[in-house]
Amino acid sequence: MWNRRIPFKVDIAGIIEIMGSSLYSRLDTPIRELIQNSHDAIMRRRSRDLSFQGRIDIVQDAENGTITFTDDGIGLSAEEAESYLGTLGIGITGLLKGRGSEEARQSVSGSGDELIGQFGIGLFSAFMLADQLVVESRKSDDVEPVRWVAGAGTEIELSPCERDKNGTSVCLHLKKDYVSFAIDPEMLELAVKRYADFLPVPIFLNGSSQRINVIQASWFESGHDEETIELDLASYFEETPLDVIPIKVEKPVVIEGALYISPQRTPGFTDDSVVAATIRRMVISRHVQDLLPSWGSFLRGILELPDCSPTASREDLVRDGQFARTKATLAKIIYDHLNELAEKQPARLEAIISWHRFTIAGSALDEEPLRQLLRSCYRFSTTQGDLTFEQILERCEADPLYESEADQVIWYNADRRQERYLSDVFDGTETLCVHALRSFEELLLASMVADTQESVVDVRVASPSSPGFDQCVLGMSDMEDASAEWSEFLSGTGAKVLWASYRQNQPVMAFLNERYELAKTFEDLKKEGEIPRGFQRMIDAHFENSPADQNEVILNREHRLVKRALERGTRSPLANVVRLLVSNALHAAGAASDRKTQQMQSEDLDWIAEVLWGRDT
Ligand SMILES: Nc1ncnc2c1ncn2[C@@H]1O[C@H](COP(=O)(O)OP(=O)(O)OP(=O)(O)O)[C@@H](O)[C@H]1O
Repeated sequence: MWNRRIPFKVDIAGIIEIMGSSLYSRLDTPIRELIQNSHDAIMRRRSRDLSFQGRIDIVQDAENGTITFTDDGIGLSAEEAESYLGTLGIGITGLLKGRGSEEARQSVSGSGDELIGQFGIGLFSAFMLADQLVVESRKSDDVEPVRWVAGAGTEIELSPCERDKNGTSVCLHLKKDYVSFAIDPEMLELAVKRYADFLPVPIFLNGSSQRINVIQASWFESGHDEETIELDLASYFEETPLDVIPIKVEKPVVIEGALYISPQRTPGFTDDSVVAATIRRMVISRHVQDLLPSWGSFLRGILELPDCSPTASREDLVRDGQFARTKATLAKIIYDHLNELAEKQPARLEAIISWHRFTIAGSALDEEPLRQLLRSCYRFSTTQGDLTFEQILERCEADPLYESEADQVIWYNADRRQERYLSDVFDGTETLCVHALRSFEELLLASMVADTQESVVDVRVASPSSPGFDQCVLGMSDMEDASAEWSEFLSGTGAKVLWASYRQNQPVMAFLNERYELAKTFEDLKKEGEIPRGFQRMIDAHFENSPADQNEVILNREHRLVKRALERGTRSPLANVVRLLVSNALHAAGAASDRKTQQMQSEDLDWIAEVLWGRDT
């Protein structure tokens, strides 16, 4: 039996390798981490001396291949340097934020509220770029300055040093491959701006008297009017907001900053929001996923989220309860804002919604509150002009002569090719027809109808097979399916055949059915496996309750020629004339004619010519 106690070993070089290859996605991460350490040191000093400003200086030395980060923050004693600089996973910042053992926490004093660091690993990231780190620090006049030198995987050297100012310098001796960081000021400036543009501590590069993180971030500060915030957002994001939503809430989570409605029309179904998140003003991510409602892809902005936790790489937020609360709070803020606009500036909201109609109206299919909003500000094109759903409802009283089940009937057409034709048909009536021509509008209309509690509303396709269309809209009577003989004879036209009596002097009326065309297109696409992902759900919903229909034609039994043809039957040459009229009516309405139909037409014509003039010899 033997028993041995061995220290837990950590392969530092291995950890650094993991940091570079798996933890951090960017090579300039160490720059962010070192700025952050300096910031925390300055904040700790500020908490003792409220008037203290502090500054961070970054100096490149091309000759020696170094970059040095200097701050005038709280500094480190020799003991602190020994305990915290070289210990992975522990730092004073973390202890002040309640991490580590009870005993260790007792040894530090102060508040962690304003600090960014917490994991105790950031300093090590410097080894991604450097093979040696030299830290020099002076805590105060009466504490001896300390020098701490470490190479990746070697022992740490601690010694006294000369230093006349309080604060800390961290010098990176860059690896050969990365000396460009010591040579190229632009590269460094870009990295600083990427992460620290909003940091409330000035950062100076190579002794310049101009700070490099100077961004105007009025959205984080109180007391600015909306116009200033709008201008700052415009200059930061390089686009003009259509509307700004300034945000400042304390409960249930703290959120500060601003969202805005972008003029960029994001293609329909992306969920790629462009919201940047900062924690204590350090940029965590410029593209936080899933923070805004899925329908909000046209929203952009920048938010300070001090209650959210960064991941260890500090490149994203942890998806925990606080994140969920933040998300729910933001959704409510956005809705409240839009509802307020609807009340106070309806024209503005209408313009915004019209601009982003594909995203907004498409998303409203799944989002009841959004639909409620759209009822009074999304305009459908109708045969009586562009109208909102509320206005359509007002004008769509059901015809009491024919309707006992519905209080209101909304007719709609989903086929662009029939827009003009149906406008003519409806023109002579009191009734209106909605042209739900955009792919999602038919569903949007239907779901708005389903949301309507106050009255029984029926939404019907403006097509002869819809109940009441023949009588209420077309003014026809006795419409019924054509006989089997005639249906069979006309089957080559691909349309369902009906007949009815109507007074207009038209032998045939044709109605196209977009669903039929759509169904064919989607079937073809499906066979090729090319359905775009976001569309599949919509297509399924579209066809689920409404089986694909056919184009329809109505023969006018009152028309002299049709009447005669029907009397004589399908063997008479007049039947071929009717068949020609049917395919022409379909063609005029916009139906595509295939080779088979064209062949049939030409045979019909030949046969009629032969009957009239005899066979050519
Ligand atoms: N410039 C500095 N001035 C004073 N103390 C510093 C400085 N840089 C580092 N330290 C000390 O070293 C500790 C470890 O730093 P490190 O960057 O590894 O982790 P951290 O900042 O605590 O946490 P994180 O990994 O989340 O950034 C810090 O907690 C702090 O106590």
